[in-house]
Amino acid sequence: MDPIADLSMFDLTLWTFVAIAIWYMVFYFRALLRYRQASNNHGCQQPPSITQRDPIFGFDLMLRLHRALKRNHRNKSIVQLFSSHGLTFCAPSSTSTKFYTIEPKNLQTIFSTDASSWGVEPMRRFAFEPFVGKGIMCVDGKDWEHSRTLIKPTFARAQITDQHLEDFERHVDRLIDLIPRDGSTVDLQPLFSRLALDASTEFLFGEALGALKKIGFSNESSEFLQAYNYGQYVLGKRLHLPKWNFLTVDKRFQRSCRVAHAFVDECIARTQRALRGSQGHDKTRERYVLARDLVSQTIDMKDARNQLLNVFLPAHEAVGVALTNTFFNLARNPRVFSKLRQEVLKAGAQGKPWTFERLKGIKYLQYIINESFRLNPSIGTNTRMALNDTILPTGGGLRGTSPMYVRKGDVTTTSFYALHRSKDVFGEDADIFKPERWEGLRPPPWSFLPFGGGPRVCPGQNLALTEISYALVRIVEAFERIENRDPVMEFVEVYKITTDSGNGAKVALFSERR
Ligand code: HEM
Repeated sequence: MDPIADLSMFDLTLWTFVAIAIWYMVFYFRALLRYRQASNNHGCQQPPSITQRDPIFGFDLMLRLHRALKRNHRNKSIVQLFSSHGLTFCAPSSTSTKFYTIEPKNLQTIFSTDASSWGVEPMRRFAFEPFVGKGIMCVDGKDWEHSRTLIKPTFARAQITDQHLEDFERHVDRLIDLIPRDGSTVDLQPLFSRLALDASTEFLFGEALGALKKIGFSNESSEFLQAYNYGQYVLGKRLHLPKWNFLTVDKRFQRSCRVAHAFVDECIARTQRALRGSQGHDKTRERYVLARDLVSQTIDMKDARNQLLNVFLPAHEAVGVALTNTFFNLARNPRVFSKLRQEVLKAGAQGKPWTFERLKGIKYLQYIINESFRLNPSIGTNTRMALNDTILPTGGGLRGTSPMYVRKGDVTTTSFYALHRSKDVFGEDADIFKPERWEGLRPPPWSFLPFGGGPRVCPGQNLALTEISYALVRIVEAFERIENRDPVMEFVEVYKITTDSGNGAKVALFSERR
């Protein structure tokens, strides 16, 4: 008698399930035992854990944050979690643990001293690669070093400051022309977004998109932008769904990839032609363009395209978002706008052109920018995955001071938004906009990180700060007074790669000069 032949289809399926469940449990308990042993050997303890109804997949927290995102208060929900659990907490599941930490010692470890143990590739590469290829935003290790080395020279401070300001000036002139001078209501958000687009396309591809020049410009009027926005939307979905292409790859996504690639390939070809034509010319007055530097450094044009598309991802929105958030705050604090105007007029009285150093010299301007980045950081959270078993120095145990053992595949999320609202660092009134708090304030290391930190710190930091400072200075020079025109006073967050203002920055600006 053949026992297998006697089994019904139902029995077979049942036994297969039982066998898989037993195999999984053996695997799970062995891994748990190994983890407990390693953790004990290093004196590590778990941090407080959030209460979960689903300990197997840990869906509770995911659902909670997803609901908060839909209601536009994801950052605020994370702050609430930190206030009820302390500076570090976790959400364990049967496969991995998600750590949430804003403990500066842990941030220093993740982003700097043990940065090689933490990466983004396992989370991002599958999602990003079909669209932006292999580049700085989605790789780790040697591939990341390659990307960072390729883009580094263009970003070097000396190259992008005053020379870059001369190019940026034209865009800001256009922006100011588009702001009504008679005090009628204007939403600055779409204007700042176009400014950021023009500046970033000029810096990366050598030619501005002309978003501020074209009347009625919208994302739909540029085929490249339309494709890029759709690609970025799909990329966001791919980050959260299982790694199966059929879930996200549709005809429109494939077409968006083709359009974006063709746009950048054409810009590379144009750069190559220009480079061949300019041999022997004086290069000292040339603008700094990432495409040109990449083409001169590498012969692999697909690599150059990938690097450009990767850098465009963080570059094209962040400055616009930061300026919108700053004006959101200025509109609600017209006293700060007036005080800044006085400081700017004083500093500008010599009539010399604005330079990086002169902008940096206006202390109150720097306080306003810091304060706005503190309260409304353009990038609200940052997530890294452990690439091997490692240890975080603090946050474990009942008192939250023991080290914590982290297994390969565990994930940490840092909320810059929550970090920047620490009452211990920024004072009891940390929730309000008060640029004066920066007078004499030097936040301890790793407690103010609008641009991240360590080897993966934002390479565009100086460029972005110069652009933000210059645009602010020019606007307060041109307008005497600001008025808020938004009936909703609180910041309604829209959470994308950046954290945008859901209600924009609706203001009225008044100028005597018509
Ligand atoms: C207000 C403006 C900006 C803010 C607040 C900002 C913020 C950040 C932050 C927090 C990171 C770190 C992400 C991480 O650790 O994974 C980052 C990375 C990056 N940013 Fe920015 N950024 C800004 C503007 C720019 C601009 C204008 C560019 C380019 C022109 C740029 C290019 C990059 C690149 C390429 C990375 C990846 C660096 C790496 O992984 O090595 N950013 N940015």
